[in-house]
Amino acid sequence: MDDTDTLIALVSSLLPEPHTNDTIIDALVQSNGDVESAARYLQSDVGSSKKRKGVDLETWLKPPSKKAKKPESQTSSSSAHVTPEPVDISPSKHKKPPSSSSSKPTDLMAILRPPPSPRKDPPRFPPMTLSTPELVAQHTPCTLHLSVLPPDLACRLFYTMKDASREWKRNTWWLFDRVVESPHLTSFFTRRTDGLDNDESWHEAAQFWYNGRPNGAPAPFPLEMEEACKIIESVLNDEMRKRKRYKREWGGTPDGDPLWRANVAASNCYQGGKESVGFHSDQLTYLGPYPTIASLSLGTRRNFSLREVVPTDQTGMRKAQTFNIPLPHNSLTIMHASCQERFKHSIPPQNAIDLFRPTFPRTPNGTAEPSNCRINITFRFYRPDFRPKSIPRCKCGVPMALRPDMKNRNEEETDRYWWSCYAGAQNDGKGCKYWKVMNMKGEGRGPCVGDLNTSRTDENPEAA
Ligand SMILES: O=C(O)CCC(=O)C(=O)O
Ligand SMILES: [Fe+2]
Repeated sequence: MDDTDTLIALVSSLLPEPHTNDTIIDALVQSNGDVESAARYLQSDVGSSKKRKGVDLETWLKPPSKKAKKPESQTSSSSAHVTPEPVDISPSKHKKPPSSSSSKPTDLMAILRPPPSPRKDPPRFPPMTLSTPELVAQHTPCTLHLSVLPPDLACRLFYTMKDASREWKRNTWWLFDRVVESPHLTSFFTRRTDGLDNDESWHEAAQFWYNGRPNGAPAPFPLEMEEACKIIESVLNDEMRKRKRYKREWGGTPDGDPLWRANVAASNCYQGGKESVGFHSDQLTYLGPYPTIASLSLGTRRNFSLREVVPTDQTGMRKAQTFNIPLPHNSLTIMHASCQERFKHSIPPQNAIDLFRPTFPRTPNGTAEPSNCRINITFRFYRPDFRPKSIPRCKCGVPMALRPDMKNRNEEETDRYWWSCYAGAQNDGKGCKYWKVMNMKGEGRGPCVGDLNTSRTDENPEAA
C-alpha cells in the first residue's frame, strides 16, 4: 500500500458509514491532511451528501476560537475544489521519498496536494462504468474475461479460499505514530510446480507481501488454485500475443515457451461492502517493469476502480478519469503491461452489495449458502532477474521496494523506476529514506523484450 491507502484507511476506520475513496481524498485535501478533521468533516452536514447550502468548507474547518491560517497552496478558492491526483512518491518531485516516520501531516499534504491549477481547468469527466469487456479494452490497459473457469471449479475454489481466509491476515503499517490496519484480509502463495518452494530465498518475497513481517514458509497453491492457474495462463498468453510488448518486459522466454507464467499468487478476502483496498499501483520489487497481472474474482460482485495518473507535463491539458468495472463471480481481469505504470487501482467500499449464491453446494446434498464475501486471487510472475538475492538493500539492511515514477513517464523513453527504503512500513515507521534510480543493465537484469534480436515489440504495432 502507499500513503494514499494509509490515509484513506485511517479516515475510513473513524467513520461509521463507508465512503468512496474520492470523497475521502477530497475531505483530506480540505482538511490539510489531518485525518481526524477529514473524518469529522465527512460526518458533518457539510461533508455528507446532505450538504447545507451556503456553508463554506474553510469556514467549517476553522477552529471556533482561533482564526485559521489559510494553507499557502490553497490561496485561490478554485484550488480547493480540485480533485487531487493519487499520491505519488516520485523522488524527482520531492528530492527524496517521504518517510512514513514523518510526524508532520503537512509533509504528506505536499504530496497529496494537486499541482498548481492552470488558469482554466481542463474539463473534468465524471466516473465512467465499463460494463462490457469491449468497453474495458477500449478505455484501459486491462481486459475482462467473463466466466473464465468451468462453473464447478470456480465454486470449489471459492469455498476453498473462503475457508482458508479464516487464517489470513490484515496487513498493518505505520502512519505517523500509529499502526493502521488494512481493511481486508490477505494471503500469499507460491507454486509447487515452479520449484519456488524449494528456494528459501522466495520466503523473503512472501514476507514482503506481509509488509516485512516474518510469516513462515509461504503456502503452496491449493489444488483448485493450480487447476485454475493453468486455464488462466492459457487465456493470458493468448491475450499477450495479440498485444504490443514493451521493451522492459521479461524477454527471457525461449521460443515455444509461454510468454508469461504464474509462480506466485496473492489473495484478498473482502467481507461485506465496507471492506476495501485504496488506490495504489502494485509494487514492482519482484515483478520488474511492465508486469502483467491476472486477477480472478470469486463471490460477490464488487467494483474495480481504475484511475490514470496524469503525467505532470499534461496536468494542465487533461484530468484523470475514474473507470469503474463491475467484477462478477468467475471473471478474470488482466492488468496488462503499462497498467501499473499509468493507472492506480482500488476496490472502493460500497454501501450496498448483492449477496452471492454459489451455483453449486459444497456437498452434493448440501445447500449453497449465500455469502457477502469476495475472494480475489492475483496470479503473478515474479521475474527470474528480480530474485530476492538481486534486490538492493537500504541502509536499514532491508530489501528496497521498486516503484515507477508515474508522474514523469514519457512512453518508454524516459521511464524511470526507483528503489526506495521499505523499512518504514514496520520498524516503528522509521526508515532510512534511502533511494536510488534503478539501472536495468547496470544491475545485470534482463534479458528484456527490447534486448532480443527479433523484437516482439513490432509484432503487432496496431495493438494498444
Ligand atoms: O481485489 C482486487 O481485485 C484487487 C487487489 C489488489 O489490488 C492487490 O492485491 O494488489
Ligand atoms: Fe493491486
